[in-house]
Amino acid sequence: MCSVTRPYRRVLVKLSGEAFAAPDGYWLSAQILAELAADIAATAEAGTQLAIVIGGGNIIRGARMTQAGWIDRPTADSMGMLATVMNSLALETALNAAGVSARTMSAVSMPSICETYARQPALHYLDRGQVVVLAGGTGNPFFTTDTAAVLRAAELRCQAVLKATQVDGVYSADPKSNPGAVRYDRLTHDEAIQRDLKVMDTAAFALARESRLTVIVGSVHAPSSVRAILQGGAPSTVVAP
Ligand SMILES: Nc1ncnc2c1ncn2[C@@H]1O[C@H](COP(=O)(O)OP(=O)(O)OP(=O)(O)O)[C@@H](O)[C@H]1O
Ligand SMILES: O=c1ccn([C@@H]2O[C@H](COP(=O)(O)O)[C@@H](O)[C@H]2O)c(=O)[nH]1
Repeated sequence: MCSVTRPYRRVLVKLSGEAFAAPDGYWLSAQILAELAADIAATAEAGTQLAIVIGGGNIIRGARMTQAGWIDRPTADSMGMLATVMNSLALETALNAAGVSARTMSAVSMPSICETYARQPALHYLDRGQVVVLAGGTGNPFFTTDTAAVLRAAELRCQAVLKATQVDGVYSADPKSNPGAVRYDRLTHDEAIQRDLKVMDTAAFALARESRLTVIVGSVHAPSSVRAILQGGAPSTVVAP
């Protein structure tokens, strides 16, 4: 565990969609949502500007859905992007209830539901200390919310992407299927790509490398995970140039 304080001014947090799911398998747990919102609210109140991207893994993953053979990938991916809008609206609601002003902006235009993503207004909201919840991924099929997270982080001049996921860092192999896998404290983007470490897709790591953007991977299940990981008080892996 790293004890060094990491004073990031603006961070994009990529939250696992799977983390929203209730223990009984229902797609959304109000209790988990409230805990995540309290953690994000405390981080924002401590002075870190936050943009959030949420996955859709608690509802749909397009590539997996396509394997069943009855639906094409672009349609399944459109459903996946819509799933991230549902998760984003849920988080926006929970953040507002936790006392933090949050706005959902979607890459897929749906003006009767939420604002359409545009860079300048998003920067303005971040400057004002509002939490910006970025829904709809990149707005394009064949991508993931990890790529969307890195893309928006680069556009919005974030200093780091925090991927808060099911595992507490990047391992030498998937720790869920390889109990002997070893967690790295630090890696370069090149090492993550060359070793084919699948905690994020290669497109996301490649864009982070090109943008010289630090990616931090930690567990969304740690207590007050976002704040703890950003402050170096919970295990994580830092992927940096
Ligand atoms: N080398 C590795 N190190 C760490 N995790 C790995 C590695 N290879 C594969 N993984 C897996 O990657 C998963 C995280 O990526 P995944 O895209 O599934 O989650 P997510 O983006 O957090 O979820 P969601 O799609 O719900 O938003 C981990 O749960 C882990 O099992
Ligand atoms: O830019 C994007 C982002 C996401 N999708 C689709 O949504 C699901 C859910 O996102 P995850 O990153 O897997 O949690 C994804 O599987 C894609 O089907 C997309 O098409 N484009």
